[in-house]
Amino acid sequence: MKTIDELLAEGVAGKRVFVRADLNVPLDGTTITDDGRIRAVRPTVARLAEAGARVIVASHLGRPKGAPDPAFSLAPAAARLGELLGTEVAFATDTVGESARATVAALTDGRVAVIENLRFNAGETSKDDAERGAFADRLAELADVYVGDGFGAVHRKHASVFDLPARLPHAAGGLIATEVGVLKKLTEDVTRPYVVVLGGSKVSDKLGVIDHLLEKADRILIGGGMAYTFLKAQGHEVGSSLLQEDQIPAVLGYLERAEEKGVEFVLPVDVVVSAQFPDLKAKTPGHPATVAADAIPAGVMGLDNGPETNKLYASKLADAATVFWNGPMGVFEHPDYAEGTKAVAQALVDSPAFSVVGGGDSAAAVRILGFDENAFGHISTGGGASLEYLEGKTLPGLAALED
Ligand SMILES: Nc1ncnc2c1ncn2[C@@H]1O[C@H](COP(=O)(O)OP(=O)(O)OP(=O)(O)O)[C@@H](O)[C@H]1O
Ligand SMILES: O=C(O)[C@H](O)COP(=O)(O)O
Repeated sequence: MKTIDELLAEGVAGKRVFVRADLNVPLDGTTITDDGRIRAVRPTVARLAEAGARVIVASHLGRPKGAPDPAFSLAPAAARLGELLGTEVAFATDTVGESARATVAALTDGRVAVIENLRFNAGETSKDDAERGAFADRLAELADVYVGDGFGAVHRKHASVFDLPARLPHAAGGLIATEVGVLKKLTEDVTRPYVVVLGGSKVSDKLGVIDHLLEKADRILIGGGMAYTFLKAQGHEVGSSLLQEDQIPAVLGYLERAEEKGVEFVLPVDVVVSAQFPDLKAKTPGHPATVAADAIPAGVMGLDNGPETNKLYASKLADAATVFWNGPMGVFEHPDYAEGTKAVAQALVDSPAFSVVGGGDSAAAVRILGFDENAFGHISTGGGASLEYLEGKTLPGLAALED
C-alpha cells in the first residue's frame, strides 16, 4: 500500500487529488454536533494542499436514497473543514455534474474543494458492479490521483471506496495508516482480560461480529439497541424495542458457544424505557422509567441501560487489560438516555486498560458527554469498519489501496 509520504515524495503539485474521506458527522439540522471525523482527516488534506495539490474531498453523509436530499448535504462539513484548515474551501452542489466539474476546473494549486454527498447518486452504493463502475468512471474524470482516507467507510464496497481507486493511481492517507496500526495490535497479542462492549443501533450489521469475538474476547457486554435481540432470545418480552427477530437463532447459538468456550456474556439487568422514541431535536422530556430487563411492559421501548446495569458493567470493566467498545449504550443524544453510555465511558477513564472506542456515534458520544478524548487509548473513526477489521475480513476500501 503506497503511503501518503511516498505520494508526497513523488510530488503532487498541480495534480488533482481525490481524497475519499468519511465526513459522516452527526448533525442537528445544519449544526455539526461532533466534528471528530473532520478533524481526523484534516492533516491529510492540509499536507496535500501544502504540497500544491488541487484537493477534491468527497464523502457520504447519512443514508440518503440515491438522490439529492438537502437534509444530508455536506455543506456544513465543507464549511467546518475550511475553518479547521484556516482557508476557504469551495463547495460543489453536485457530485459529478456541472457544479463539480466547474468547481474542480476552477481549483488552483494548493486549494481545496468539497463535492456534495456521494450517496446522492444511486451508483455509489449499488450492488450492481456495472452501475457502480459507471459512477466511478465519472468520479475518475474529476481527478488524477486517489487518496483513500475514509476509514469509517472502508468496509463498504461502494464506488468511491472500492471501484474508484482501481481507476486512478492511489495511496492510503494518514488516518487510515493510524487506524490500521492501532487495530492491528488488537488482532495480535492482546493483553487479557480482553473485554468487548457492543451497543448502538446498526444491529444487523454488527451481530455477526460476535461469532468472531467469541474466539478472541474473555467477556462481552451487550447494551444499546443490540441488547433486545439477546433478551428476546432468552425468552423475555421486549415491548417495542429495537429487535432483529430473524437473528434470534444466531443469538441463541452465540450464547451456547460462549458457555462452551467460557466467554462471559453480560446483558442488561435493568433498562430505561419510554413509550416513544424521544424527540432528539426538541429535547423535550423523554418520560423515562426504569424496569427490570426481564419485565419490559408491552408498548414501551428500551432506550438505555438502567442504573443496576451501569454498576454491573463498571465492575465487569474494572479488571480489564484491553477494551474495545463500539456503539452507545443508549440514545445518548437525549439527556434522559445518556447515563448508560456515560457509565461505560467513565469506567474506561477510571481503568488502566488500553481502551479503543470505535464508531462515529460512539466517539461523538464520548466527546459530547464531556469526556477528554486523551483519557482513552484510541478513539477510532470507524465503527462497523473497525469491527470488520478486527474480524479479519477483507475490507474493500483497504484491499483497493493495495498495489
Ligand atoms: N436502545 C436503543 N434503541 C435505539 N437506538 C439506540 C439504542 N441505543 C443506542 N441507540 C442509537 O445508536 C446509535 C449509534 O449506533 P451505531 O451502530 O451507528 O454506532 P456507531 O458508533 O456510530 O458505529 P458506526 O460508526 O458503525 O455507525 C445512536 O444514534 C444511538 O441513539
Ligand atoms: O458511520 C459509519 O459507520 C460510516 O460512516 C459508514 O456509514 P454507513 O454505515 O451508512 O455505510
